[in-house]
Amino acid sequence: MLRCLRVLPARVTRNFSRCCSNYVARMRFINKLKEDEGACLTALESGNIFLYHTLAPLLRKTQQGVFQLPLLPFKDLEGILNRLGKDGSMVKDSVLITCTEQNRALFCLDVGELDQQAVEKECGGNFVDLRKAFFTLRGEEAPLVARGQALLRWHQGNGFCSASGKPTTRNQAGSQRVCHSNGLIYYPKMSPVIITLVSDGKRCLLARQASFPRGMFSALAGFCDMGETLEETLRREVAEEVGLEVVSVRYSGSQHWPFPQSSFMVACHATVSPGNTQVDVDHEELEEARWFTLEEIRAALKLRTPPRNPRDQPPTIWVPPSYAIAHKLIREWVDDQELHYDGE
Ligand SMILES: NC(=O)C1=CN([C@@H]2O[C@H](COP(=O)(O)OP(=O)(O)OC[C@H]3O[C@@H](n4cnc5c(N)ncnc54)[C@H](OP(=O)(O)O)[C@@H]3O)[C@@H](O)[C@H]2O)C=CC1
Ligand SMILES: [Mg+2]
Repeated sequence: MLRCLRVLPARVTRNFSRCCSNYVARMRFINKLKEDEGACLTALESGNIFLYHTLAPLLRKTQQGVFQLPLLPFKDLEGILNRLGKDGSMVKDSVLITCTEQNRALFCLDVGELDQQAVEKECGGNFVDLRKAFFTLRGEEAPLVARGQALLRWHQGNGFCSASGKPTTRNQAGSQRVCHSNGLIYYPKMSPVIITLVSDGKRCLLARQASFPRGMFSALAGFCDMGETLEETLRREVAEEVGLEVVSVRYSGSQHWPFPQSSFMVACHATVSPGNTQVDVDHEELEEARWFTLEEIRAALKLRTPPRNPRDQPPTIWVPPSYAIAHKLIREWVDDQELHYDGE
């Protein structure tokens, strides 16, 4: 029976009071750029742009061997495009990403119609697949490239109205597309996904899909069905994938996840009662799912990801890297266990 299925707003107010006035001004500025075509164009002309080629972001390696996202001022990019035989005004197709704390707007542009190597040479960098770039960049840049790719992908896939079949046109910021034949407005879309770390009080449940890298286990995840609450999705996915019934839920956090396409991951901790822990894996969805002890999880968290021993038998167990919200759930579970049970 479902004893207490509830979502607690844990840790959500943290850090929000810091720099509030600056934050408010910045958010209002970004909102203005989405609504005011002229203001957005002015912000673009004094802003910075980062590039993609067929959705792969351009990265540059510093002398210290660190990968960075090169930011190109409007005029520099216009010049580069002109030198490559393209009309420099193509820069105006850039899509707004965000603003820096100094209210400098950040945009992105896909130059997939240009010769990749020629752009790389002009810009002093390389276009790198997002899966690699995402795990290579420093913390604050990884979500930016993911957001940029998601927006550019959305524009590339929404050039036509699904009702009229006519072309749609974008606003200057790229925050929406409109079909002028029927007035329909399209906004960038994410698919909501629940991800949950199930615990029986002493152990946590991790699973792997056959497509995961060897040895990697993660928390259970699943897409929300139309009309479901997050709690209903969580309960259904756990029942479907591992045959268990969840009795409590606690919210942890959320994350935009760019793979394979934009998902909005909502992360929760869940518990099953200690008498209801027999796992019954749906092998259509998962290759394996099993309970892990605190010691096993501590050992997995100590490993670099992915570990270097590719052919060890049985495979070394490891968990998703720190950028993945699954990692945060697993760390929080370890912290809770250490706080409540360790040394018993
Ligand atoms: N950030 C993180 O820490 C983690 C992120 N994830 C992400 O969570 C997401 C969901 O996990 P997963 O276990 O695969 O989900 P599910 O368990 O829901 O299974 C995926 C299947 O659901 C169907 N499906 C239903 N709705 C959608 C939709 N909107 N988009 C795509 N497929 C849909 C598809 O089946 P069919 O093809 O038969 O239609 C798909 O193969 C993935 O994007 C994954 O990358 C997962 C683990 C960790
Ligand atoms: Mg799943």
